[in-house]
Amino acid sequence: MLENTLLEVKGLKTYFYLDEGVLKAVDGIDFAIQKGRTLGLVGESGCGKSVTSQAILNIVPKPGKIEGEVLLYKDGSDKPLDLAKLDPFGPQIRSIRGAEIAMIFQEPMKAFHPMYTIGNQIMEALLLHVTDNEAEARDIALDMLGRVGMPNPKQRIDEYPHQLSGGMRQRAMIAMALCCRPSILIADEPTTALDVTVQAQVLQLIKELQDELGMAVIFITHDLGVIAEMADEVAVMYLGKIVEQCDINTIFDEPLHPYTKALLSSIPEIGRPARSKLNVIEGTVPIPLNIGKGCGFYSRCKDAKEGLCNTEDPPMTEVKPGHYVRCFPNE
Ligand SMILES: Nc1ncnc2c1ncn2[C@@H]1O[C@H](COP(=O)(O)OP(=O)(O)OP(=O)(O)O)[C@@H](O)[C@H]1O
Repeated sequence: MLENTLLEVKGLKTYFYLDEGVLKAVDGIDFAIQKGRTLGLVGESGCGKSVTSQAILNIVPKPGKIEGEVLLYKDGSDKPLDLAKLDPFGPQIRSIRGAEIAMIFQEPMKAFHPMYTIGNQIMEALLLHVTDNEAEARDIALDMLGRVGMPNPKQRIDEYPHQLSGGMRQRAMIAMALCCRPSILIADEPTTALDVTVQAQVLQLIKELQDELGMAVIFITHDLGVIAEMADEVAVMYLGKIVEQCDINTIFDEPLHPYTKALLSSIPEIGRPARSKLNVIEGTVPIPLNIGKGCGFYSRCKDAKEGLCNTEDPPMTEVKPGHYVRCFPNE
């Protein structure tokens, strides 16, 4: 295991046991993340990115079941706590959610209760995890709102979520997530709903706060442009599995999995002639319900080999140190 590892996910699965059969949303993934580093988790809608973050926080809704390990190394300890084994409603995991591991997502309205001011809600997190002094909690909340670039924080702190613009709500959610100084931040498409300028500001802000707090970040997105900006390492997900994993430069310079290559060729290029067609990957991610053997990407893969890729599960291979690919080698 690498030094400064904060979180290690081993053989993590999340299956939903539905009347129609078993839906394998996350199907045996492994990764680790170190202090101050950013792992980009990338893939199209339906690949299992959000369920992965739910599984890490042990908040998978019924009828989902988590298997595997989510090992949290608290305060540099070498004795990890397996979050997947904790009672999802017990005090231990509740003391970790929002404190040790915080989350921000695409729609800040989900994070805030419409009936309470944003200040009250940020202070509630602080009073739960950091201090029992209300005045101090308010001071920390105000300070954090200022740090995330909230205009006029002294006024905004007493406003309700609907009184803020989308960008301000996003900043307020980041302030709430970061006020307890988490060691790990899970950012699930946090900028998708924002316009480009605000998006750039929010990304910059996450980076600055990461440098300041030494947080590890798991950045979930379908946008490889954002990944290029934010991530140190990348894990590409398809149908509940990681299909390629490596450092940020390798994914752009030497992508090997046909799915990664297809994702990369779907990025719009600056300077592309106005009428030229963007390469989109044909088809959509199937629903991983009652799936049998074979590669999940088979039906959409340009290089698929019938009789192999649709009948055998491709193994995950370390093709070069630190570069893993789940595909059959080309003879
Ligand atoms: N509560 C649930 N019950 C049943 N199936 C679910 C549930 N949540 C997610 N799924 C299924 O699990 C699979 C993975 O979904 P997930 O939301 O993790 O994908 P995603 O990559 O995050 O996509 P998006 O970017 O659209 O959120 C999908 O097939 C989805 O339909």
